[in-house]
Amino acid sequence: MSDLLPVSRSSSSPQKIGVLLLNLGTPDGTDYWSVRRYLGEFLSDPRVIETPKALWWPILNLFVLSTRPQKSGEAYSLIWDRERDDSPLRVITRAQADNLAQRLAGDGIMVDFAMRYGNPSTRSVLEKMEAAGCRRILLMPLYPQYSATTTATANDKAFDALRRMRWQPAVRTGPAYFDDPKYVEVLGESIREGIAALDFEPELVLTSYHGLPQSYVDKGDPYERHCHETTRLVGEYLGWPASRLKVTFQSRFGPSKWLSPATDTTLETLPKQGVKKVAILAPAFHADCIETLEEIAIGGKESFLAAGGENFAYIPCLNDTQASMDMIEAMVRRELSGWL
Ligand SMILES: C=CC1=C(C)c2cc3[nH]c(cc4nc(cc5[nH]c(cc1n2)c(C)c5CCC(=O)O)C(CCC(=O)O)=C4C)c(C)c3C=C
Ligand SMILES: [Fe+2]
Ligand SMILES: [Fe+2]
Repeated sequence: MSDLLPVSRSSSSPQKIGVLLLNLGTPDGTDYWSVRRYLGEFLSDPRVIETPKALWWPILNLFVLSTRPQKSGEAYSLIWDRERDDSPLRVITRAQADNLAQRLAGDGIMVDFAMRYGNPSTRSVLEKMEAAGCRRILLMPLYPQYSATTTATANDKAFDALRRMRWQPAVRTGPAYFDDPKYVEVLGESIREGIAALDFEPELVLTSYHGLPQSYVDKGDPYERHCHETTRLVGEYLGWPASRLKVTFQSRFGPSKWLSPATDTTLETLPKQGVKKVAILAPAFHADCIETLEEIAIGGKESFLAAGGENFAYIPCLNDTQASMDMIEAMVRRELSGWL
């Protein structure tokens, strides 16, 4: 217990509420070592890779981390925000936190963001909030669909930091919002507006969710069900027939069976089935990132067109648009009820 943090502020300082937006994480640069550091932390998380450590550690260190950082670094280079020299995921998450901070400033609420892997670390931001006098903290993982590999591990990391505090603040965690009517509405409107701006009419709209090993779902992770429910509700909101929207899963990693159908093989097969005009969005991500900007908007487009597709459009994530921030603000205010 001797390594508990000292209480760093006087007990008479005014009580504050902190709201901490949590996202996955991203490398600090596109070079081999930056990406290796980030992937090393990410892929050592037993919530993400459930293979027993004795088996996984040599595979990770001898094979994955010797080749993947180079390949991923090249992919990050294609989407890197050169103006800010930063990763889009961090730029957008910071913009969401700044925007929310302005909206909540009148209520004396401190808003910040942190990452599960990499920087800014969850621990450093929680310590900053604690030092600023936050006695109540709301953790908001920005994942619409719950998964142990994302939501739960983001909260775990926060509780690891809280474990080190002598005087812990009161803590709440925000729920997944895959079926929140406001999320469904904002997502539905983003599809409507995305399509209205196109010079073609998509025959099919793909909702491409980040994938997960099938075995995680078999053991009880509700993620797949949440994904299907989001797409069903959005279709209902838009008043579309179910056949106009299709659920797919992207970003397969490793040799095990992942959720299907896969986004990449679907995009390669659709033109042969006569579907040549598609729009695609990625509702599992509240902020655009390598998985949407490189894998879908660049790679997915290339493979669809190479397979005989004619028109392809990527509809961006909700990011920090006004509608998205209205929704985040509403969710946060709801979760703060009784504290405000
Ligand atoms: C077993 C591996 C992985 C699981 C399970 C997984 C689940 C999962 N991930 C997200 C969201 C994001 N993943 C991102 C990147 C990313 N994901 C994996 C692997 C698994 N993800 C890897 C190896 C990577 C790194 C990129 C690469 O090398 O290809 C990101 C983007 C980060 C960025 O910097 O832009 C996000 C966001 C969800 C929602 C999810 C399960 C539901
Ligand atoms: Fe991922
Ligand atoms: Fe990917």
